[in-house]
Amino acid sequence: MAHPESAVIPQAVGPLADALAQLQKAAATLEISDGLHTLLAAPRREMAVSIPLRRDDGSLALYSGFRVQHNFTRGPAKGGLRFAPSVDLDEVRALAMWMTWKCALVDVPYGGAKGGVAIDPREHSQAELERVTRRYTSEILPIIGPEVDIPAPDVGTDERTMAWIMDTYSVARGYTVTGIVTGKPLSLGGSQGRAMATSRGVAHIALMAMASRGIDPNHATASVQGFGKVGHGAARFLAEAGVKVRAVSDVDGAVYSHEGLDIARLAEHVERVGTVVGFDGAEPIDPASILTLDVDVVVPAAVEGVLTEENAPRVQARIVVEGANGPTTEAADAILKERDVLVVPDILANAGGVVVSYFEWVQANMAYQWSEREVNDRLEERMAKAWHDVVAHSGAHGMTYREAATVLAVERVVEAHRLRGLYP
Ligand SMILES: NC(=O)C1=CN([C@@H]2O[C@H](COP(=O)(O)OP(=O)(O)OC[C@H]3O[C@@H](n4cnc5c(N)ncnc54)[C@H](OP(=O)(O)O)[C@@H]3O)[C@@H](O)[C@H]2O)C=CC1
Ligand SMILES: O=C(O)CCC(=O)C(=O)O
Repeated sequence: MAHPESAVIPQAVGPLADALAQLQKAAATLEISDGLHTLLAAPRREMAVSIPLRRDDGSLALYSGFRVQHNFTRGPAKGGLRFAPSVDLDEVRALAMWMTWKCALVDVPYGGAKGGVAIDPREHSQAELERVTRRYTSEILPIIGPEVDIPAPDVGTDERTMAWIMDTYSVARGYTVTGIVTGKPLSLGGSQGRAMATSRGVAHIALMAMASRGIDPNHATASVQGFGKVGHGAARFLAEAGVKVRAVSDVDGAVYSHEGLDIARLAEHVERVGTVVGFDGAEPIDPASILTLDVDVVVPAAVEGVLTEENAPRVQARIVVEGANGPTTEAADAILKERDVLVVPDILANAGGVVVSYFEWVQANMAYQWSEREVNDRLEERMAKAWHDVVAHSGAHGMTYREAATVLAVERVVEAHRLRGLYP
């Protein structure tokens, strides 16, 4: 097969530019061919759909939805579904590519995918969200399946969304297909431990990172951006390990307590009023300061591109653990490296979710349920293995953890291509 003279890489800004730059570095390190680099920079398949919604008041609205399947070489594509107003095709492409590397790094037999609908779930009733989810599922139905592409929750979606997808897909097939999604409710074949798996993994990795820097959790402090599925659990597990979680934020604001927040009470407050703002066990702070507070560990657990050239020079923490996907821009990454701040990359730090999604899929395939203990033990084992792989590669080759993680992951995907005989 003829290779182009140099890799043909799409022009991009934002998260996709960051993802492509990370791939570019790994491709150079691994000396992969320009043809294969070109292939890995492009999604294998993508679908853009229009989703009409009959609103509760009778009016008609139209939303854009996407499903991007970046790679299938190691197995079915896998990745979450995001409902957020900022969703666009390039964001979903970046998130799909990161899923490919994440699945390879923790060695689950999947490629990468991601989906998104450009909608603000906070502006819609449950009935409207159900109609949007079912219509989106019907549109992408030809390209998903338990052996093709398996969605899961991400920002703005949850186990209820997964139940609607499972039902819509199953009705179309004429029988119940539990393996079509992960992150389902337990009573529909979900796995013990999936709901907290991402945050459990984030906390586990954060504690290993602290140990590697000689930081005792009982004398450590942290701040967490985002108090959703990932941020809330990460704050909770860190607090349970003795860390004072001094600040958390959400879209509406941020709260701070020098002595450490009572995460269980804060969660009750959020359950009641829908935001961390107004919590009586803390004082309000500027949400923009959450990543630059005087703490040992910062956990961005909300959206991409929040650590930038502008705020990276002011980060005071010694460790950044990326609960979110893509929170650190390439420019910020270089500044943090220069300043010797340890950045534990997303594809390692937040991989606990997809690891337990894999366990959920395996359980669905076996029609058998593991105990929560079994799930959590296997999760910790996989996270610890991936952590040690990255630390060892970083040490051996003088790379940052992100560089090491990306190289290891891309190398595994390239190896799969080579063994399948597709590319030299
Ligand atoms: N869920 C999962 O299993 C996994 C998720 N991730 C990643 O983790 C991140 C969070 O996902 P998840 O917790 O599931 O999403 P959720 O929708 O459950 O929570 C997102 C949280 O982030 C907050 N948020 C959104 N935008 C901002 C912002 N600009 N500044 C501060 N806070 C903000 C939201 O606030 P509000 O509540 O006010 O809307 C909410 O608290 C994403 O990057 C996702 O891709 C990664 C691996 C797996
Ligand atoms: O659980 C999964 O399949 C994917 C979760 C996800 O979207 C992610 O890790 O970013």
